[in-house]
Amino acid sequence: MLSIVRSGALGRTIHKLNSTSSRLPKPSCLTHRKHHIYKYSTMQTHTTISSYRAWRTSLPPSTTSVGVIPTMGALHAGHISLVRHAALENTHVVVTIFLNPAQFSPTEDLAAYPKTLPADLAKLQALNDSLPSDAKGRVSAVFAPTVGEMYPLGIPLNRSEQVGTFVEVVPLSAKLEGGTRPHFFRGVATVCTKLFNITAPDRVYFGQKDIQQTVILRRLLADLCYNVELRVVPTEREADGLAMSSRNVFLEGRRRDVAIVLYKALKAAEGVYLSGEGKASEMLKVAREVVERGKVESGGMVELDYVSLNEGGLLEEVEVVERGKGVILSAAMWVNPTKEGEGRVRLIDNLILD
Ligand SMILES: Nc1ncnc2c1ncn2[C@@H]1O[C@H](COP(=O)(O)OP(=O)(O)OP(=O)(O)O)[C@@H](O)[C@H]1O
Ligand SMILES: CC(C)(CO)[C@@H](O)C(=O)[O-]
Ligand code: BAL
Repeated sequence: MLSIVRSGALGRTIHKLNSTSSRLPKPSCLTHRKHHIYKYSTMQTHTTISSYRAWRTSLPPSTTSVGVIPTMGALHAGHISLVRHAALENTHVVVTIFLNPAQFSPTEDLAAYPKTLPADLAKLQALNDSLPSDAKGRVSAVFAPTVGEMYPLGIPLNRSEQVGTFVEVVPLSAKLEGGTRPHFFRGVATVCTKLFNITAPDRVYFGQKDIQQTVILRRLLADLCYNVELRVVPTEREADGLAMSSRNVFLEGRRRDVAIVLYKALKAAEGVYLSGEGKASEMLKVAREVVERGKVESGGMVELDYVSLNEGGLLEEVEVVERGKGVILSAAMWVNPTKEGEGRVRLIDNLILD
């Protein structure tokens, strides 16, 4: 049985799920409940802080380690890779699924963002079953709260109307992604602080695709004295190299084809580095040329936002890439709409040189 725990003691809430009163969409597999009894036997989905905490405090501290993977849902192989890494290192893995309004500006794609909770739960359970025998079943909880649970004072997208406590990591949050999305990392840092406080992890797992996010959250964990390790998991890619991303569902046909330009630009710049060139300006020039060519050839379907070579501490731009220093080559690009009803899609990606 899949237990979606909404409040109070586990037994009571499991009972609730089996009634028709659950507000959560039911995973389609529940209609074949008998067949899935074993499959769904280990994973609980909590939608309230209190029910999650009741479960978390019931775990024996001396033999438990909890790995947490914060996500916004619409799970793909990139997310699954994070969960798999966590399952190999912790006795319990918790996936949070929360589409966080605070990291979207009023003009961004919050409303269009894909929401696929039943499919997400099924993917996690399938992973649970496919883990090596000593790790099977370790994906023990999903925390999927409502917006009201996470922001009891409300969370208007317009920053000047927001009320309450927000967390900002300066000056990192104003750089790169923060240059174009000034609200973004304040929203991420705030929700992650809440999620860390609620889920009480020993380790947290984030993807390299969002590398600036990992730098900022590592800073946050250190500055706010959390006793939590942050792990960065390599980027999962499609066969042609496109970084997997929940927003890729917006890319069909020609938009999907042209999206690969971002990865090609990074690889071209990396090629310059690997050929022995150390000057950042030479690498960045080549990356810009690749995107520009893609733009011309596609009739203006893509637009480079930035490409940058920065060191991983304060994210300062570097002029020369020194070997062995681990410089981050990162870029962001827009894929423009091609027809009525489509929005602009923002893609980000990065490679680490050395
Ligand atoms: N391709 C990927 N490989 C590894 N980790 C990833 C990948 N894509 C996302 N992640 C990680 O999964 C976690 C949750 O990310 P999120 O739910 O925002 O998905 P996303 O695919 O990054 O979505 P978006 O399209 O909004 O960027 C983050 O730590 C993110 O870095
Ligand atoms: C970390 C995160 C889950 C916070 O909402 C989000 O920014 C993401 O998925 O990368
Ligand atoms: N993973 C990034 C989430 C966002 O773009 O809002």
